[in-house]
Amino acid sequence: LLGAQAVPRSATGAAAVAPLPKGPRAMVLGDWYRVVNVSSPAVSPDGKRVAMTVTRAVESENRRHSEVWVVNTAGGEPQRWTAPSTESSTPRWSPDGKYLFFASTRAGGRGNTWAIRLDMPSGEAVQVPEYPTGSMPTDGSFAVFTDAAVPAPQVPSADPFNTMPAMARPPFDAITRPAAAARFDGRHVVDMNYKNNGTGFVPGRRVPRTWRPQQLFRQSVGDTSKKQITSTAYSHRGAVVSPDGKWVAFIADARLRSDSVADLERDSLARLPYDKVRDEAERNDADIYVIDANGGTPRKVIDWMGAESALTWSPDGKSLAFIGRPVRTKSARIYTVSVAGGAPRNLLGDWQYEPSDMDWLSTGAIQFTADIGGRSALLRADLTGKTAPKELVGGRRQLRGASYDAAGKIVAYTATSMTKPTELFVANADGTGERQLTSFNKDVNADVVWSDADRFTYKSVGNMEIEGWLMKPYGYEAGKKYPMVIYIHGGPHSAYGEGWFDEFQNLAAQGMFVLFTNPRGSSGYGADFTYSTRGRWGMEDYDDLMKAVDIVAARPDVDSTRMGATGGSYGGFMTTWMATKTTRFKAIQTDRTITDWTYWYGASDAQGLTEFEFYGKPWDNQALYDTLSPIRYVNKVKTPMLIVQSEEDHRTPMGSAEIWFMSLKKQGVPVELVRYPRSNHDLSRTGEPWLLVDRLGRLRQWFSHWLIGKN
Ligand SMILES: CSCC[C@H](NC=O)C(=O)N[C@@H](C)C(=O)N[C@@H](CO)C(=O)O
Repeated sequence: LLGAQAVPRSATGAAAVAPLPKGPRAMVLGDWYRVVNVSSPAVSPDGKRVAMTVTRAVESENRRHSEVWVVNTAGGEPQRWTAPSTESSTPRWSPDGKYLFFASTRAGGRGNTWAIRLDMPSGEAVQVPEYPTGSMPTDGSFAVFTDAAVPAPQVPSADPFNTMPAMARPPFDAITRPAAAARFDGRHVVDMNYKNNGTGFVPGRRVPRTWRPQQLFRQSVGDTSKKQITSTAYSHRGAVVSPDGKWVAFIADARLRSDSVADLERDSLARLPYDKVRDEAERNDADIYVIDANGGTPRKVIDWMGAESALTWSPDGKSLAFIGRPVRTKSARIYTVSVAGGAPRNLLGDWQYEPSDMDWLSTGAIQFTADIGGRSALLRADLTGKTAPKELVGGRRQLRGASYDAAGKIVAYTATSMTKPTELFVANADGTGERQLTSFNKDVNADVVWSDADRFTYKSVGNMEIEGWLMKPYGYEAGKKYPMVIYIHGGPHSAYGEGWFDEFQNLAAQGMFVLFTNPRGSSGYGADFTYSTRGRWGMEDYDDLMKAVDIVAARPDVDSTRMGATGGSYGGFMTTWMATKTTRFKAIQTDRTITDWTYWYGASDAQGLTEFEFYGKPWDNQALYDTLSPIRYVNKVKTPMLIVQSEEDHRTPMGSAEIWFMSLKKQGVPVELVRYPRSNHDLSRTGEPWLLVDRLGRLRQWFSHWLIGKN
């Protein structure tokens, strides 16, 4: 992963790790490596234990490491259940209590599903091919899952280009060929989706285009044979078996058209110029069906406009619940419908917020988690849909990954708040009796004084209410003035909130206020709020941000002559936009930035974003793409800027940063460009630990230099 000469190493080969001072004290960069993350909780069927993924940084080796840990719901020390020498994550218990399955890439097996035996513990992880993965009925006797029934077409082994690097081989539809296979190691591209932010460059197809519809299969526990129960030209998605094992519900094309017809129609529609009537019309791409669990002819349960997901059976097998979104710009709702058919019932009415996930418990209750602005909560829906959902577990924090026992009595989830990194919690399913089960971050929490933030709301343009937070600098003393940096999140459909966040703590530790808000366009406040910026990026959303700056700048403890701004992706666009519109900031940092929307459209892997947000492709709406591009106004920039960009960022590629850097250089505006190798759009979240921490260090240095006058 890393060039051996590129990094300082000790005689043993591992990089030296400096000891950190004892606290209480401000966060130093080295503390980043100490923070442990807990995710994917899974409650055992009997409710006695919770398994979870525990992820730490291994500083000396510049990598992250994940293990599966288990803790008793009654309390006690959590225990590591998987080997420290391999990566293991996302545990799940078998319904019969015999296995704890988990994902692992360990050698010597097939696929990445491994298990620990609970009835006869052996210390070694095993693979259990006779135990199927998929949706199971209540008795756990078999599983239903989807898979392609036909193998992927193979390139003939005699193909003369097989010895070339995958990206260099001539794709199937290509007209040109290498002069000599051994002498070309470039990239030959004929398809649109040839690069992807996560996976990098994607080799072209070398066989004719074929479709492999996802079929339903079933496999009994104790048997390795898989029975195919459908054979169709359309795909089955989100398949779930009824509690009595007799039926399978699934989501498929609304007219059961073959995958090829649906894809080709989508492709040809995508080539047409933007058309308000056609492109804004409600669509019905998918519907819900049921089929006998042994096969047969499916029956459509409902004809419902919009997109259905998270299909779930009621415990009595008479109804189905799903999360449905009528159109992209309308909020997702939870619906129930009789398996016999009829009109679905909207359980959330016009409640402002949107469900993230959903469980129909064996007690009959439907529970879900939802973002409520910057916090998140566990809620119970009113099955009649007449009253708003009831909040069971909430407060100023973020909850994720609710998991229940078979009886629906116990719920486990992870939670984080502004000054507390993630830990595991358990409560009764009705939200009472909450207990914290892990304290993985006890030591770092004892050493570091994490800064807290005050929440506030304010009215912005059009009387829209905006939520924001102001984090106090480390060592805050009343009567003193401090610099302030505003953080702007990306998306724009994402949100900041009530969780511990390394970036905010990093700057607060340097003695700065950190301001963060969720301007219009953010997620977590309902679809009307999320899509209110469509075609208007940089307009009212900019006002929302600057109004927060006004409010904070008026405080006696904020030095309005020492303010900075930073943000990534859409937030990177917004920081360069700000630089063209105001000189109120003494320094700006722009991260994974976008400065020219037409360039971005051609270079990014996510054109769908602006095709929707800017009402068409650049040539459909060139004036909008141009007017919203900061590069058009770069001659107005006076503010010193630090540009951080990843070499392998296919979401917001390097060109935007390069032109911004060159434009500021040519105008004599102080600017630095830091380019991170082996990194993609997610450097600041999942990047190599040393590079991620290096970036945090540079943000500290940049703002300390310009706002505090020290480095
Ligand atoms: C239909 S494409 C969706 C693209 C996605 N938008 C999400 O809201 C996205 O990647 N947008 C980037 C321009 C962006 O701002 N990304 C954010 C959120 O992931 C970031 O912080 O990197």
